[in-house]
Amino acid sequence: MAEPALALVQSSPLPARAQIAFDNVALTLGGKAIIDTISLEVAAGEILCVVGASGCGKTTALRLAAGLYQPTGGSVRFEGEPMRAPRREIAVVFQDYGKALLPWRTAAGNISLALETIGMRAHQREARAAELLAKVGLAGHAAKYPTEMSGGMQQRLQIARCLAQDPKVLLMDEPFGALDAMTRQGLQDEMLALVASTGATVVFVTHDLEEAIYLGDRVVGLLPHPGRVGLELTIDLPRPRDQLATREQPEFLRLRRALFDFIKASE
Ligand SMILES: Nc1ncnc2c1ncn2[C@@H]1O[C@H](COP(=O)(O)OP(=O)(O)OP(=O)(O)O)[C@@H](O)[C@H]1O
Repeated sequence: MAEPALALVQSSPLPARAQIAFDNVALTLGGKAIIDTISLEVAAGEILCVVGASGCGKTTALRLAAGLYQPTGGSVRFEGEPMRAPRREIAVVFQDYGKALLPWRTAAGNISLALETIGMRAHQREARAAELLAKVGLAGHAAKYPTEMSGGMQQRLQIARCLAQDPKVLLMDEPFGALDAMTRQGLQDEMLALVASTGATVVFVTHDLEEAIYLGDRVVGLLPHPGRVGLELTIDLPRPRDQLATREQPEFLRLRRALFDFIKASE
């Protein structure tokens, strides 16, 4: 598929707080307007969740943020610089962990490869891989192959592999979508703790409206055909969040209702 040409970059200065900035971004693929027009800023350390009806352009927006697509209009910038290609500071976590991991490498081997890619010397890799596995709750599973692990463990491994590149930003595309409800809630909390300890920025795409509210500092709802921002909610729920207490708060229920109504109206 031909990559659309890089659009002209506007010269206006960005507010200091924007780490990722979509500035009037449009994207046409195969003659079809997929995104038109998105202006959005993500602050360093923020957790921004993106929801929207199926096919509204969530994955496409994430691919634009990752530098995997170039906009056909407007600009996508990272720390003020146009995103011309994927960058090491920005890691992408996919829903399909099975495809993201190398089945012929152990857990440690999968992470080691990522460490090799960033140029870490061989003698340092083993210790760093063990550290990263411990960070995602997989200490003691270093010698296992992905097929010997549960879905939740494989997704943790994918996250550890992304952390190996020491990213400033995690772009997550329905990362827990294939997991059962209990595993999913456990991973939500582990992710929040990890992010709090690393200070990474997160853009998190999900179909699960409650997940978006539970995790986010902000939730953006996209409208379809073409994909554009239709709703922006600030999530003023206290942190650390708690699977029971947070979800029972009247404010959580109010936000859930607002998002539900938005999605229903946009379908
Ligand atoms: N390479 C492409 N060429 C043409 N159209 C595309 C391409 N990639 C995506 N699309 C179309 O763009 C629209 C948005 O797709 P995208 O996958 O971003 O939506 P989504 O919101 O992530 O969907 P879902 O929630 O179902 O995962 C869809 O209509 C899709 O068919």
